[in-house]
Amino acid sequence: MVATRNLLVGSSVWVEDPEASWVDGEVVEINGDGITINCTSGKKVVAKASDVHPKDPEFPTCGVDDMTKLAYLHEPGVLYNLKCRYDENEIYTYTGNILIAVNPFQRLPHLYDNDIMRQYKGAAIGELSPHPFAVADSAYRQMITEGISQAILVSGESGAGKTESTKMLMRYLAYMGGRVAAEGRSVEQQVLESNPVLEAFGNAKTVRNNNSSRFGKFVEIQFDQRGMISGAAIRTYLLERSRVCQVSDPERNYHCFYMLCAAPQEDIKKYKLGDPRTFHYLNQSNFYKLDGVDESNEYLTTRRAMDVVGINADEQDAIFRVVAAILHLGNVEFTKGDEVDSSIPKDDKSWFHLKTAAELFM
Ligand SMILES: Nc1ncnc2c1ncn2[C@@H]1O[C@H](COP(=O)(O)OP(=O)(O)OP(=O)(O)O)[C@@H](O)[C@H]1O
Repeated sequence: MVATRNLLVGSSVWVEDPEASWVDGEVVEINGDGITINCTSGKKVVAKASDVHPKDPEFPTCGVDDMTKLAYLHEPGVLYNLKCRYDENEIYTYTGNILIAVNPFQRLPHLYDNDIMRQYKGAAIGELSPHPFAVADSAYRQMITEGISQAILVSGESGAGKTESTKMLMRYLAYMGGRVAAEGRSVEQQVLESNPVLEAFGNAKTVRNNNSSRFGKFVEIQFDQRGMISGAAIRTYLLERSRVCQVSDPERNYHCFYMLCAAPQEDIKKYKLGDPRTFHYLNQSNFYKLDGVDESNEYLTTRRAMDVVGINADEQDAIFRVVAAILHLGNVEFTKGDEVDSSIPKDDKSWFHLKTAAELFM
């Protein structure tokens, strides 16, 4: 507000625009509360002083890596900085010790390889480009030097990239706290392999995100005095349970249902499954296949991840029996029974699914 009062003819400014959110321009006339601006888009607009924000004429073309360096920390300034960086393939930006990630919607493996992890080890925040590894490293160092538990909060709207960013943070912490000589199922492997398991049962395709987590989670990684991972716990919150029975087009139910329908023949027979199109809980939506995802492969990956996490074969079987039984239950249709207020399965098909569900539930 103070800044807008200081506007002069010739000042560079940002003004709200119904299409582009904000456009920049130059003040050409000030008439009381009305400011006339020649926009770089070619438009001439008259706006209220409160809707006009000053623009830094010396703003560097590729933006700044920490928003606290911006001359004006207002909405158009922040958004423009993020856009300039994004155009240069810089998806991470700091605001002090907060890291802002802009979803690149493409794989950027060079940003996350092991060499990069090595570079961030021990580097102070701000020394290297903004990165989730730097945030994880800073939390790890503070835990070691101060002996106090640290928390990293990851927030954003659906599809913003929270799950991917969290995986990077976990990977880095597992790298720092992992034992080089660990054999078999180390805790850090278990920490990392918990992700595919949680995603199989708690993620689904929504309109905004093909791999949307339909639950919240608190991941706790414990370290010993030497900074080595000694244990881990994951608490999940508020799974969207309604999705199991009701799916709207073009979304999908939880990934585990489609994976199980693509399991090896032996499992398909055991669970009496088949084409996902034949199950009511899946065929309410016409969307079955995710681009670039091979469900049978996902099933095997999930099984392997369950092994690593420590879910034994019997427990895995019990879990998948429940998943299959749910699909069968969804296919049971009812009709009126002979007794008052009673109902019975409608036909042989419904009886089959009901009996199969009962067998699977044991
Ligand atoms: N850093 C990244 N590199 C490459 N792709 C990314 C990155 N972050 C996000 N994505 C892409 O965007 C998709 C959505 O991201 P993600 O699942 O992390 O969002 P989210 O914030 O966890 O969403 P939700 O709240 O719906 O679970 C990912 O499946 C991936 O395709």
